[in-house]
Amino acid sequence: MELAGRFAELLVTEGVVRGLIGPREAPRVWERHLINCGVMSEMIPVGASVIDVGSGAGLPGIVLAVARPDLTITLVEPLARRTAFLSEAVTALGLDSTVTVLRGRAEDVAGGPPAPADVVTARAVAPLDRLAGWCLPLAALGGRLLALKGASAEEEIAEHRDEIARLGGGDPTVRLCGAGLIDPPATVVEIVRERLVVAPGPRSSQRTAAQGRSSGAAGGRGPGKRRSRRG
Ligand SMILES: C[S@@+](CC[C@H](N)C(=O)[O-])C[C@H]1O[C@@H](n2cnc3c(N)ncnc32)[C@H](O)[C@@H]1O
Repeated sequence: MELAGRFAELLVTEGVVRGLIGPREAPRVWERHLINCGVMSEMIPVGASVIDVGSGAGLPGIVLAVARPDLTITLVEPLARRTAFLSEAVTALGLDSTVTVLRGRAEDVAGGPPAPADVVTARAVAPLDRLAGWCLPLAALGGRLLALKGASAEEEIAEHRDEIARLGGGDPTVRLCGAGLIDPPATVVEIVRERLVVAPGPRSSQRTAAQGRSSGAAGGRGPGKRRSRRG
């Protein structure tokens, strides 16, 4: 809790000054951000490797690292000013031994380290179809995408179910995290990576492969082709 308090302090000071969270978030940083992210922890197995896509100011990645020192976590974030904050926060909180900050887009880091991960997390990054396209290639077969979503999770699933299946994901499941601790509980969409989707290229040429890994699978560009963006 002491470490979580220090992260909260960083968010409401440097995080606000640098425009990473809005000033109106400061008074509700615990309930709306830290606790809401922290309860995802109950869905992550002991000792798991985790990639947090689109970490922003470290949500949920740094919260999970604070709550769960058993996890190995990579924060993937394309914007430089956000990765600068993340790196500083990781060092300030003494999390360097379990957390790595990687500047890049999720779709560009697929096929190289730190993937494949046991769990890929994302909060407020993209609609489920795009998220599945970016995040499932970062998960090991049998690994999972955990997307923190709002009340419209079921509608999003209905809209994108077919595309998620085409991307190799299992049927998405809505999980409620923190029931009995927070009201309402956090809504997390869980998607297991059931199949490899091989071959980058046009959608019409994509095919699914039997269980097993192949290098550069899943249609991501290699890390060497990262685009840089101002941030
Ligand atoms: C609305 S913010 C959410 C940040 C944080 N997850 C949170 O809940 O506060 C979305 C974040 O996703 C990042 N992002 C956008 N596209 C991305 C991509 N293709 N790969 C990784 N991160 C991405 C943005 O730079 C931004 O930091």
